Amino acid sequence: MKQLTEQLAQAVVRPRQRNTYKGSFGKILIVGGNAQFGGAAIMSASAAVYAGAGLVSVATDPVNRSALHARLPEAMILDAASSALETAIRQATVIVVGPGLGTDNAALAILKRVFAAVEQTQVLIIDGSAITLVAAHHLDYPNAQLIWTPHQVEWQRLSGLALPDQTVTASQQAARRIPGIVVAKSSQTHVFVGDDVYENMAGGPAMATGGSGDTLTGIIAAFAGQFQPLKQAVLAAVFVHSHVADIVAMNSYVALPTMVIQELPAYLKQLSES
Ligand SMILES: NC(=O)C1=CN([C@@H]2O[C@H](COP(=O)(O)OP(=O)(O)OC[C@H]3O[C@@H](n4cnc5c(N)ncnc54)[C@H](OP(=O)(O)O)[C@@H]3O)[C@@H](O)[C@H]2O)[C@@H](O)CC1
Ligand SMILES: Nc1ncnc2c1ncn2[C@@H]1O[C@H](COP(=O)(O)OP(=O)(O)O)[C@@H](O)[C@H]1O
Ligand SMILES: [Mg+2]
Repeated sequence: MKQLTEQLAQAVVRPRQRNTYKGSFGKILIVGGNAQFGGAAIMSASAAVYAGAGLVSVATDPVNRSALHARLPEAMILDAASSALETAIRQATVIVVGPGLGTDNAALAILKRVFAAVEQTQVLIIDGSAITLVAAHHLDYPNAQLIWTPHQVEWQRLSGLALPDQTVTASQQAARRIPGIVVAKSSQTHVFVGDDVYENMAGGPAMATGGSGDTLTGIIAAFAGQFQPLKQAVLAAVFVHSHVADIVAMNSYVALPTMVIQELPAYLKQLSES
């Protein structure tokens, strides 16, 4: 088993080239945020913007429009239930589906449309409610570059492994049956990619707040849109999320998602110059 380190993140997050524009740094689409969980989509989108994504759009319940624009004017917005969803998917390089999506029939319909429209070359990050829906409805895995970000109960739903049975070996075997990269989140997150297992020693209980996982999806999306290869981008994103939370936690009892998001640009600058 390998460790996620700052050196690994340094190798990924490099200074920006001069001859670039917003399209050079990823076109991210976040699909999530129903009427109850709008904050999840806002935190995911905010994390993506603050982690350097060039363009970020959010397909969500229209009830979230004012809140999203007030918090994050950098993001564009569309109604996830409208036909604009397919257009936005076509234009995206990286798609996140699930943060605050919910698990009702409307959410299932949106998820099915995402799975039908996504293409093989696109990165699709499947999180939260979307994982629960895939497991509950036995949905076929879409043909794209998949990244799964389950917490322990979502991993139980997806893998069939009860929490006490989620050993590294058992989770690795289960992850092998699922296409793509699996980021199995916990107080000691493991990333399963091909035959490799990476352990994340960064992070701590100051992160135990609703929205921490939603924030991680935005950072992974931003890194997938900016850095290659995809595997290194994902590993660096998982480390950076937890390490920035550790920095926040040096002076704060809790590392709230919004605090971690605020701290991202300064840490990425430091990382890129080291
Ligand atoms: N501000 C917003 O809009 C927010 C919106 N959010 C969105 O809400 C949606 C649902 O996501 P979810 O994670 O809250 O619900 P679910 O998948 O049912 O899992 C919870 C169940 O599992 C149990 N449990 C046991 N161990 C656990 C563990 N290690 N980690 C986690 N859970 C553990 C736990 O047990 P309990 O703690 O109640 O004893 C409970 O029974 C999703 O789309 C997400 O993005 C959230 O991000 C919050 C902020
Ligand atoms: N005690 C802890 N130690 C380290 N990391 C933690 C701890 N508690 C939560 N986290 C991290 O916070 C995130 C929680 O994700 P998740 O449960 O999906 O949150 P949400 O859905 O509320 O956004 C994961 O990245 C997890 O590793
Ligand atoms: Mg979550």
